[in-house]
Amino acid sequence: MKRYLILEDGTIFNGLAFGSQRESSGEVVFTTSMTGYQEVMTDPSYCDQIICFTYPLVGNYGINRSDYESIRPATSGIIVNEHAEFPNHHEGMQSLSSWLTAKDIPGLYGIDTRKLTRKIRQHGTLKGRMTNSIENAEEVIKNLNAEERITNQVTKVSTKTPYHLPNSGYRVVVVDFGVKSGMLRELSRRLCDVIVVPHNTSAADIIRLQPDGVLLSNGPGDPKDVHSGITMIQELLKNNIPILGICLGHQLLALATGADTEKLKFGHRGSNHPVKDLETGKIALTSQNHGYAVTEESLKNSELVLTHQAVNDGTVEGLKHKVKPAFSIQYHPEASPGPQDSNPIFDDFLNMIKTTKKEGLMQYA
Ligand SMILES: NC(=O)CC[C@H](N)C(=O)O
Repeated sequence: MKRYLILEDGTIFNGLAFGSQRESSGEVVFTTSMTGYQEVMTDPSYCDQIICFTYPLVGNYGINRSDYESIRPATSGIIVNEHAEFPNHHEGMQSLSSWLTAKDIPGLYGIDTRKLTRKIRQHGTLKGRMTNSIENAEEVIKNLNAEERITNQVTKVSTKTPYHLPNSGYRVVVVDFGVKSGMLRELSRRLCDVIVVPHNTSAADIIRLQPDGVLLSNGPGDPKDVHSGITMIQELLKNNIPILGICLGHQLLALATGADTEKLKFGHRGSNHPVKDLETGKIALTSQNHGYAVTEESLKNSELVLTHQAVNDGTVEGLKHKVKPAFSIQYHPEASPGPQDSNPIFDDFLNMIKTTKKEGLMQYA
């Protein structure tokens, strides 16, 4: 069956359908990850986005049990050059195509994904619609141009109720703006007593849980939409609760302390983004998925110090609070998918908790 990608600028890509037959719209973004398609597709930060994989063959090890970052994929659609119909891996349980059908996610294959990627790099991310016919293309283009920006995706992917992953170590409250399970795995691996709470939980309710630290998770959309998160963080900072912000969590920490964010032209998505640690001068290869970034210029209005910077485009990748126990990074230390170079960030967080507890600075402690 034929399938098309119609972009807001009028471009039409002709390809073939796989996965769900449904039509769908979203912001078209590309990822350069060569492996880890299951983690990418189930990362809630891709909510309402159509993901184009630049790697030419996707799906060759199938879909397995262990690579889920969330159980319900939030992506609007998948674009690949070629997908493997007959995957082969000892953990593989089904093909990409049958999984997309089961999860009702439309797929498009057989288009020149390099051409699409070059277009996005030149023009910036574009809105698009995956359709089964081009009869109404003009109307689709008109609608894409008329559509309002998609907002408040965090509310779609965050948990509705709190849940507990009991353990014997530090109590870490994870604010779920669209959390990847990799972050929970890294905390549990370090014996943390994890409580995951909805995105709009108040600081008072979080403090009532007597956390040793708070992790602000990743999540979809524009950080400026997440108003309740920003005020909650300001209260946590007042109470000297140790905070680690990851990706959206990093952007929210910045907004909460007076810095600003902006939308990048086409974002950073992939497993090979070099980041420089400005304290040690070391460069790590990192896993990334973001379309917004904290503006360096705005840091002078905040009490944050720049700690990490992207090697490719110099954008802000890490921040530290001057006086409060809080730091954040724009990339993904849990990887999933991607290199493990930054995994010790979780140990840095636990060390910060240890020091803060020793100093007895937390208000409620
Ligand atoms: N992975 C994330 O947390 C992404 C953060 C934010 N939605 C962005 O696109 O920049």
